Amino acid sequence: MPSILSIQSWVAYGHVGNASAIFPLQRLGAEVWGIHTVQFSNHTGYGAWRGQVFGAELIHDCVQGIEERGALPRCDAVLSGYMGSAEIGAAILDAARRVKAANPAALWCCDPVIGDVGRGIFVRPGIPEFLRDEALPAADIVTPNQFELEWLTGREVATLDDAKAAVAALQARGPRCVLVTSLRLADTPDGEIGMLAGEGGCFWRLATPMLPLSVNGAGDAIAALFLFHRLRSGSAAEALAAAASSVFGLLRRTAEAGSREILTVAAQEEFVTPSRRFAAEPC
Ligand SMILES: Nc1ncnc2c1ncn2[C@@H]1O[C@H](COP(=O)(O)OP(=O)(O)O)[C@@H](O)[C@H]1O
Ligand SMILES: Cc1ncc(COP(=O)(O)O)c(C=O)c1O
Ligand SMILES: [Mg+2]
Repeated sequence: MPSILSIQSWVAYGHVGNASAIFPLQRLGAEVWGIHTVQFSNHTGYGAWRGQVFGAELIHDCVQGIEERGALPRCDAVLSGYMGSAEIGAAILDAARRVKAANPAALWCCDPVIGDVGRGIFVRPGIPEFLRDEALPAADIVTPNQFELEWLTGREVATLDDAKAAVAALQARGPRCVLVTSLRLADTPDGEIGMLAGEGGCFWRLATPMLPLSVNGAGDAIAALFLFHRLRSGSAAEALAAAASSVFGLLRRTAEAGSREILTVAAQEEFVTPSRRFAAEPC
């Protein structure tokens, strides 16, 4: 089972960031070393929240302490997400470099949390630029949504060909493996939501029914699950199918319950045995 260093936000109430990613990974058997970039009362999608963005020094210190335990050679991957400030980016980049120096086979999966269609950019100034200019070239896996893919590449993504070209443009700048979430393309049927994965010159896509809900934290769960299954199987197609199936089950249960927060705990069986399995198709 992998050991994963997960550096992202923490919320006391609800499930985004590490509070969306850590439990599913543990439920699947992974060892997770969680470092929090912020501690907020709740996610920012509510429009109001309390808490603190942590200093980059705290993140740096925690990584150093883990290093001093001699644990970094056993770290299989770094997972990063919501950062809170651009300075924290440098600490995450440093963590990824230290892990890779200790274990050259380790992967950095960077979820470039910038914003969303509709909400626009919801992170502090400097973070999008850091992700584009410094994180991308050093990451192995990136998991943008459609809005983030467009922002990172400066390309409009309206068709499948646009999406593939944008993924290839990202890969040319560093990450070998890309997962695009929440894809709505010209040929996406009404009532469906798509995903696209690219690795090694191949592409796979998958669509699920669109559920009547709008939640936060699904992207953080899917990045964690995609990383876990990519580590386990070595295959982006398998990782796409497994992660999408689990998140669909999680969100279906959430929609049925009419919950504003994803049911990470109540729907935990979906991480192990998804109630409905979707296949990834080459495209
Ligand atoms: N309303 C929905 N219906 C079905 N699936 C959804 C819905 N919202 C999110 N998802 C699933 O969760 C995945 C990640 O959510 P997304 O909103 O893209 O993440 P992010 O919050 O990072 O933008 C999507 O690719 C999709 O598979
Ligand atoms: C604190 C925090 N972390 C992470 C996220 C990212 O959530 P999502 O998975 O929906 O992109 C958000 C989004 O609102 C947030 O407020
Ligand atoms: Mg996201």
